[in-house]
Amino acid sequence: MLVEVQSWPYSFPASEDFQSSDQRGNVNGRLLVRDKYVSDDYIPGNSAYVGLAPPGEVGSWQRECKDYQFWSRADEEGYFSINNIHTGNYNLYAWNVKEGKSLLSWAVKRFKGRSVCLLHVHQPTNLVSLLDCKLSSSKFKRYAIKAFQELELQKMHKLLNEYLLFLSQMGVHTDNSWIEMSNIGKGIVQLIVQHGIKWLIMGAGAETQSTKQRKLSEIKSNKAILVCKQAPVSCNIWFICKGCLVYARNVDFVSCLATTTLALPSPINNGETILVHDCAENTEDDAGSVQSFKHSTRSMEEVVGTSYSTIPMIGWIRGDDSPLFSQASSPEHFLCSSSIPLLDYKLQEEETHDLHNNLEHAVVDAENFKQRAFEESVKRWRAEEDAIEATRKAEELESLCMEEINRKNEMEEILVGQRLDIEAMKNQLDQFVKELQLIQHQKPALESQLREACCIEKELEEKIIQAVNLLITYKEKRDKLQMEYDSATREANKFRTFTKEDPMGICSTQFFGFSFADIIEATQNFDPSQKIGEGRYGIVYKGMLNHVKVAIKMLPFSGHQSDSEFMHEVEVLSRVRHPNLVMLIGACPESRSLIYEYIENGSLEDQLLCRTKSRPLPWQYRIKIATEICSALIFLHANSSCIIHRNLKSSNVLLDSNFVSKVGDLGISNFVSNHTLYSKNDPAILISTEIFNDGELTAASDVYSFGIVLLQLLTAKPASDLVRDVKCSIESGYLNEVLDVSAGDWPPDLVKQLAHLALRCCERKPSERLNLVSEVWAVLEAMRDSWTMSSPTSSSSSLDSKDQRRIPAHFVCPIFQEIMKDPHIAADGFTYEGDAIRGWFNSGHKTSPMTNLKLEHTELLPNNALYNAIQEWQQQS
Ligand SMILES: Nc1ncnc2c1ncn2[C@@H]1O[C@H](COP(=O)(O)OP(=O)(O)OP(=O)(O)O)[C@@H](O)[C@H]1O
Repeated sequence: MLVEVQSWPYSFPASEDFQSSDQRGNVNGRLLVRDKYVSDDYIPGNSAYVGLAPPGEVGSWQRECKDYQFWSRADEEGYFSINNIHTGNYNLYAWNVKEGKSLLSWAVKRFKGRSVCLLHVHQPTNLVSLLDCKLSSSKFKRYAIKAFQELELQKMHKLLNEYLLFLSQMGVHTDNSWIEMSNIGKGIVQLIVQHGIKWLIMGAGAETQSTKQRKLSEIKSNKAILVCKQAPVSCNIWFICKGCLVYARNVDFVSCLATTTLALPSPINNGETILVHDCAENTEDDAGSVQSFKHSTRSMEEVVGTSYSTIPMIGWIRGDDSPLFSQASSPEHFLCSSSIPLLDYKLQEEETHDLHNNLEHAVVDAENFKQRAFEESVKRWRAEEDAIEATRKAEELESLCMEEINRKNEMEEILVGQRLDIEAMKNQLDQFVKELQLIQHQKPALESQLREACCIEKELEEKIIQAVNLLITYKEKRDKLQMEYDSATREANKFRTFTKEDPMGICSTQFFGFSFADIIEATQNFDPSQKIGEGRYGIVYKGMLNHVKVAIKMLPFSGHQSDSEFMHEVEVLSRVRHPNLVMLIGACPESRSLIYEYIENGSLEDQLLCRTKSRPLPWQYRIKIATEICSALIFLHANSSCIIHRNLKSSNVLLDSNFVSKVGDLGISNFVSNHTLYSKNDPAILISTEIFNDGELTAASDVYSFGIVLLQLLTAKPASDLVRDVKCSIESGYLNEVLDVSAGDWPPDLVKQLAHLALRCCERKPSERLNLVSEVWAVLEAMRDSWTMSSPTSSSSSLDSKDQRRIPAHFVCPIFQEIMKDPHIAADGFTYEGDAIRGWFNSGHKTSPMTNLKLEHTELLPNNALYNAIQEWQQQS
């Protein structure tokens, strides 16, 4: 039974009541429930309890322990231990269990001899909702709930043991039974049904607010109403308040009172059972479960105490279902609680002494229980603290976890960035690999170029060496020329003397006669190295006369001409001058030598038969040469004396350095006898028939010979049978087969036209041959103009039009003998190709390549004016 002590508001900490508070503001100490706060019924140390409710809540003694912020048992002096209560205002409720024990005492005394059983309905605390907000870990929550439930059960058993001890002290040994159920009323009904209880005594503290109210017309407690309604009709239920029967179910209340009064003095037979049960107001209808049940039929000496938080109830079972109370008892007797103790006054006095002793033992036991309860509380608080600490750690872990997640996200972002960087580097690498592959692909070509450059470098080095050697040779030649010059001067002086004595006036022809000594000197005493070739009329040497390069033909001495005749003939021929005739510049009557200008590139025959080092003549050049020969013949034939060449053939057509053709051996037949004039293999053998036919060679003979040269220009074949072969090829339609393909791509029309022109020049009858002026020249000139001079294709040839022009001498390097690309002026005032003069200096020379004098210095100055002139000249060409 709960007894409300002086309750609210009790504000604490009251300084005089507490011993200490910790740093967190939690109060630890002892609270004294002063007299002014407690009711008259409150007895310190007598199983009293106190509860603290949060401020603002209107408390009630009907509240359960779990409803309080804190609850504790008071010690003997009325102090309550307070542990870890936060400083603040609380409502205080205090009660003791005196009323529960008085109920037990009342029941034992009234129903002496009956077997009694103490019943208890344990109402479990809804811990899940309590701990839900405090503990995040479900595992820890389970441990906490389990520990709390065990603590509650321990407390319950302590309470039951306290009641059993109390009954034991009263000399009653009884049994107890408890059930766990959230709805206490239902638990009571279940126990009644299960154990067939016939008499149930319940406390009725909740029904009476005044101790003066001794009788109730109806009960108000929900729990009591539920029990009255649902308990079996066979079960009689009495509600006791402060030692008075205030309500009864099933039987007329007045008769009950009477019955009770009558029955009380009577001893209760063994075998009857009294059940005592704890109950509390609870409106919930939750189903519960029976945890355990013990029932035994025992004597009234076995009595058990009841719970601290509930109204104790006593069940009484009788085998014969007879009313417990005697009919003789008056109702008034029950209305006053003090009337019953008076009836048993003697009995009470006898038992008081024993009870007192037992009470002292019980107090000691209670003190032990209290100590253990305190220790349990301490354990629970520590567990709670551990739980709070665990919660704090869990929160810290959650925080760390969040930080870790953030760090992980940051790392992922960095990784993404790094991945992009790697991607970019990979692309760059691919680019590099491609470039490398390209370079590797180009490497062979570059290496080849390098090799070529090395070869060119070597060639240039060799060229420089050759040039230097050449220069040395030139120097020697210059010295030699100097000597020749001196000799020529002497000869000139002699010639002057001669002209003064010359009655024929030969000197007016600017003719030079040379002595045999001159010829010997020029030919280096007919050194074989000076020999150019040999024809039917003698050996031809090259040599230098009066610093002029000449070709000296040594005629056989036939004896049919005197020196004067010889010289006259020479004089006549030397006057015949034409750009396409080899100039006769002198003679030596002593040695019967004819001196001609020296023609650099040999004969046309040598060119056609590729006897020279130069490339084959392009067909454009061949047209030009044909035109030039034609021009020379027209010149000869047009002369008033109509000079007949008599010996025109490709070996007598010479080519100068610009591939300008010059017809040589003019009038050679005048110096030799007829029997040496022709040979069997001579292409002009046909002409001999003319000679033998009429005994005279005419211009038509030269036309025939010209036709043969034209055919050789087309075919590059020997003269013999050439006319017949070309005719056959034209007739058979295979003219191309006899063409000289080394001349390039002959234009077909030009070939046909030229072949027909040549054949018509070679007609057997001289009269049928073409006229050079009217029939040949116009055709050849048109060909030359359209195909060689104006044709752009001519430039594709290695012998282009530039070669036809005379190169200004000062454009040519004295050392390399080539047109200068990088002209430089040396200290001697001469201009040289840069590489050539540097090579000269590098080979250790400190002298001028031209004068052989020592140079003041070896510095070079670029000749820009000459460079520009060369460039301009090359562009024009
Ligand atoms: N003025 C010259 N300049 C350079 N070389 C020449 C000159 N005259 C002749 N020759 C060369 O000298 C060589 C001999 O020429 P030469 O005229 O004596 O005999 P040919 O013409 O071959 O035969 P042929 O005696 O029947 O005329 C030829 O290779 C010729 O090219």
